Amino acid sequence: MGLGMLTGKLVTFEGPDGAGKTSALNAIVAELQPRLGDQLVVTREPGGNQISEAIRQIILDRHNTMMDDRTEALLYAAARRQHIIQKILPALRNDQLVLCDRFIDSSIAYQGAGRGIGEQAVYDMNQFATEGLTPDLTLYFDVDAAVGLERIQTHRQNEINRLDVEALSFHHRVQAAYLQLLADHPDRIKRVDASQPLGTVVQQALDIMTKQLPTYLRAEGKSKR
Ligand SMILES: Nc1ncnc2c1ncn2[C@@H]1O[C@H](COP(=O)(O)OP(=O)(O)OP(=O)(O)O)[C@@H](O)[C@H]1O
Ligand SMILES: Cc1cn([C@H]2C[C@H](O)[C@@H](COP(=O)(O)O)O2)c(=O)[nH]c1=O
Repeated sequence: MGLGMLTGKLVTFEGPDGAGKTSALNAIVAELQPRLGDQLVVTREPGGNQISEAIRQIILDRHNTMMDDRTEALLYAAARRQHIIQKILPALRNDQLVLCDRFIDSSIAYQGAGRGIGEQAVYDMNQFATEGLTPDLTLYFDVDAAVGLERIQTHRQNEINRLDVEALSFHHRVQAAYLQLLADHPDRIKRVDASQPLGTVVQQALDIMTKQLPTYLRAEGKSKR
């Protein structure tokens, strides 16, 4: 069976809360959209379609204090499955470049390490959801967990979700797991120094993408490979 012929590319944006992934992604889209047009697909997890966005509301609702850790892990995986089926796979079959704000590495870091379920257990459970679909490139926005949380507290008070309000020790476990993933997958995961000013972060991310995906991004003004 398998996933079939995937000619597109999947690039995921990962990092601790407040690392600046979404800000950088928006700037990168503004840069690439004129060149790539419809070939560019921008999405996020949990979310990216109606069902997964509904699951997102449940997971991130700060009133859902009773949620069990494994329920949380399963909900993220369920949202991911629907996202893959409805949006990511069709785009990858259609030769498109998919930029996704968070993916499976978030589950490994947050549920596996942050919640203490275990990275391998969460990875294994997600294989059922993804059927092995792995990003072609992951940008890891590297910033100290405390700095990320401070950015959110200062600028994004209205969007603070159920995971943002976890203890600093939780966010340190998440960060440590990400750094382990970075060490374990040097070919797929590339580090962006997210402690720098946003413009510098965006340029570093674009440079990495251009180097890793030359057929999409190196041609001057051309959208097709
Ligand atoms: N390089 C940067 N330097 C300083 N502040 C930044 C930088 N990048 C983003 N910010 C600010 O930090 C806050 C969090 O940024 P953003 O929402 O992009 O982070 P994120 O990684 O997507 O967070 P989350 O995963 O929690 O959604 C925003 O207020 C944003 O303006
Ligand atoms: C995909 C995914 C996400 N999370 C966490 C990480 C964040 O705290 C929220 C998502 O909010 P954001 O503002 O869109 O970053 O959910 C997680 O714990 N596990 C996951 O698989």
